[in-house]
Amino acid sequence: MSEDLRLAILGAGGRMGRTLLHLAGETPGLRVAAALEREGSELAGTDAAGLGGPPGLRVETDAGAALERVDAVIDFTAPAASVAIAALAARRGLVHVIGTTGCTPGDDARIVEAAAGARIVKSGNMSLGVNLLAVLLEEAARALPAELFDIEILEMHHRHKVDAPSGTALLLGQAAAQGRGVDLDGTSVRVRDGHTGARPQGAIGFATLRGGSVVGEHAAILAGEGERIELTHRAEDRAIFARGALRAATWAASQPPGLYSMRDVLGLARPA
Ligand SMILES: NC(=O)C1=CN([C@@H]2O[C@H](COP(=O)(O)OP(=O)(O)OC[C@H]3O[C@@H](n4cnc5c(N)ncnc54)[C@H](OP(=O)(O)O)[C@@H]3O)[C@@H](O)[C@H]2O)C=CC1
Ligand SMILES: O=C(O)C1=N[C@H](C(=O)O)C[C@H](O)C1
Repeated sequence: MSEDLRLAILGAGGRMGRTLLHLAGETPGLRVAAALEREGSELAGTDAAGLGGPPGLRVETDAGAALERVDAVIDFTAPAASVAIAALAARRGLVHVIGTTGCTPGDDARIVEAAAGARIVKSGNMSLGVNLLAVLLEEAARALPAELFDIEILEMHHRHKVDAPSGTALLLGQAAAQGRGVDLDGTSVRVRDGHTGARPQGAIGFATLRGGSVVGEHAAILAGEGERIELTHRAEDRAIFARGALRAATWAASQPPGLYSMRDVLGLARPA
């Protein structure tokens, strides 16, 4: 009989951290072995049961020490924390599932370096629904020429979200750019204000809404003359992201070191 995969949940006190602690405890084959928060957190030393974790497990702040006794880290925190943990995970060949969004190109370059030693799954959205939506959008963008259809990505999230556009919006933008065979950085219009002039042909536009308790809503709009296609996803519960992350940890445990996406995990990757 194989042993349970030992997990560390980083950012254990956060919205996603609490959801993960709860769901990991219900998932066969997984065991929460560490609940981590940042240095100075008022949660340090408290029982993880208060966050939905296993009773008797104390919230820790020394990630280096905790990572000595786990197989995988699940991380929905902040870019600086994810970059630092990726380097630690690389030294020990651990699985590192990164849900954190808002990483800069520099952060991403350091995560790519860490993937030489760690098995990293990183995605702006861990849900099955959004990753399928990205595949559909890629196909739609491939089929509908830029001269005839404009692509806009609209997102709305709760008032606490700190990064924009959302990781999911950027993931969808990448899928649209891939379908069109263009580079997203060269075609994206991430904000509009004032006298912007007419829409450049082929642009992939983004619009961001923030408010209330919205878990996450995304729409990819393909707008042509006289018709419009809208591909929409509405997250109703953070459990969809947590389940995806737990599935990614189990999947990555049997992969060689490298950087993987949720499309790899879910078997949705397009054959090369
Ligand atoms: N990919 C996906 O499917 C999803 C991604 N996300 C992303 O996950 C991230 C977190 O989201 P959410 O849970 O809503 O945010 P929260 O702010 O609720 O939680 C983040 C947690 O991480 C902690 N934290 C910050 N820095 C560190 C550190 N250095 N070490 C340990 N813990 C740390 C925070 O502590 P403190 O409060 O003390 O700073 C907090 O407890 C965001 O980037 C969000 O966009 C969210 C949902 C789904
Ligand atoms: O911060 C959030 O809450 C979410 N963040 C991710 C993103 O940036 O897309 C995923 C999800 O939409 C919730």
